[in-house]
Amino acid sequence: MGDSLKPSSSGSATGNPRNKAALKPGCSLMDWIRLGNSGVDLTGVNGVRRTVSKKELARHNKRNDAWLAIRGKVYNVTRYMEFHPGGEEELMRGVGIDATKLFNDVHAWVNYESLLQKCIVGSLGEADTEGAFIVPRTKSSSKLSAASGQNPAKKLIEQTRNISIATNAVWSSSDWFQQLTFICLIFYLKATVMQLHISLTEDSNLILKLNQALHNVKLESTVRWPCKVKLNPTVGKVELEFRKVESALWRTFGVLMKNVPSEIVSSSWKMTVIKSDSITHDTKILVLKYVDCVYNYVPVGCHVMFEAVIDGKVVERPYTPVVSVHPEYPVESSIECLNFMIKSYDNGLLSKWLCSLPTGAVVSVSAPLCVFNPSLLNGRKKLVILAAGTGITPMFSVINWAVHTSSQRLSVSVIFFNKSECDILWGEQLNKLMIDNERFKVENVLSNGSSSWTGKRGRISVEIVQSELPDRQNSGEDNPFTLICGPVNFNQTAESILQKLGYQHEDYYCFH
Ligand code: HEM
Repeated sequence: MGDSLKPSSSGSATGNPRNKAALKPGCSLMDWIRLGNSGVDLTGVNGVRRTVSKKELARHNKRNDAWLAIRGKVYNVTRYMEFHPGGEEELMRGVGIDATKLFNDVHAWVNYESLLQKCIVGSLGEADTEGAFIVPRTKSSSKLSAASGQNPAKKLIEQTRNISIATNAVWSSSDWFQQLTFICLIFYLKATVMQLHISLTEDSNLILKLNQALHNVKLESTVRWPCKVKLNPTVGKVELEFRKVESALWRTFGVLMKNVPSEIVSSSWKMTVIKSDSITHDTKILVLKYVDCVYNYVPVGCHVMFEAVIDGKVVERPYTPVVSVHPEYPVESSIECLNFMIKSYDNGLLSKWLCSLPTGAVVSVSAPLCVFNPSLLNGRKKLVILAAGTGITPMFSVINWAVHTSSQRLSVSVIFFNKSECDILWGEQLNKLMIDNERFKVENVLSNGSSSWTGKRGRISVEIVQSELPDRQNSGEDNPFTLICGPVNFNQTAESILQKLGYQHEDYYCFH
């Protein structure tokens, strides 16, 4: 997503149109972010954090005085009411109470911490919150394990020991094992991985955030950064492998600290530009690397916010990190880096600034924000993507997931709208994917193609969309799902075409 796009707030977490709320103009996600940055006190307590008892929380249960608690933190959601995509009535269900379970039942993947970062009143003071801190188990097993990667010739000793299992922990089980040169921590979560943050401090403190639950492991000894991250989000398995600074067997993995304060994880990080390459006349690929030892998993279709002070103004914009969709066109894949496709718009303060950054420059990037969930595609056989210009950027991770990772064997058809040949982003890569993968297809449509352009011409229309998306009632076995992303007018036209063709809200999702 680039700064030509003005996000508003349609789109549904579950695809269930009954749950969708029509938000008033001026109440989009971007409007909310703007309000948060305007300096207005959203906490209602002048930003002075305090401990809130359950009794006090219960008193703030009105629409014009609404507090709720999630995972031990109390938020003032009074101002968020009209911005909540699920509507005021729904949000009111969680007001005045510890809403952790309710929130998780509805949309555990929503990054409430980023959205409500300016609304924190304090922490919930009573011990009976539903947080997920860890109680180390007294019983532990130690056994020889046949994990991969060991060299029997070296007779390396390996130990496996259960770290801990707490009743409310975010993981259902966890293991660790080691060889002389590395240590591996494995977590089996109870749910799809939607959030994974890792940071390593100089004094060997490993901060882990797994689906909103925070853990702090004081490692037995020093390790190198970066670690290796193996992630199977749908199965809920997270594997972290750290190289030891000194070859030695550790007595234990370290100590698991309890009651980790959530302030320990920042909501934005500094990243350095390590590469800035032009890919078209006005678009660059920017490779950014975290300054500190930090890793943030960005789930499919999720974005981050860039923040910068330009000409004395604070500017924020969402950008979706891009991934390569064909192995012949690799992008930087180190866990320390994120790749962004930035188009420089004439009137785009931030995009122009980002495109002008030299290597070594530092930018501020937020934690990933997720409003799209690939589970919307469950049960579908075909994915149709309608993208215009930089609207293709959030689609790369979706295409990569749908074609290479998902077990659903979806067929994917992209209709990609641009002005002229030179505007087609990663056109060669998409074409190569089409040649190599029979389940993937891309059609480029140009509004102002050169005289030698032999492909389709025009703008988004019923006829063009119909070439991939028949009337809903004739779609038969295909059961297609559509993703839309482009400038505001494009999105509106695409949605109205889909509705004309008989598609319902649960049949499409619009990235704004
Ligand atoms: C605790 C009480 C809450 C309830 C009962 C609730 C309920 C809902 C419902 C029913 C939806 C619509 C789902 C759909 O379209 O399928 C929704 C969407 C949403 N809610 Fe909440 N919500 C709650 C709290 C929150 C909070 C605290 C936040 C964050 C600050 C939040 C952020 C969102 C977002 C971003 C969406 C849109 C998700 C998407 O499009 O995928 N909600 N909520």
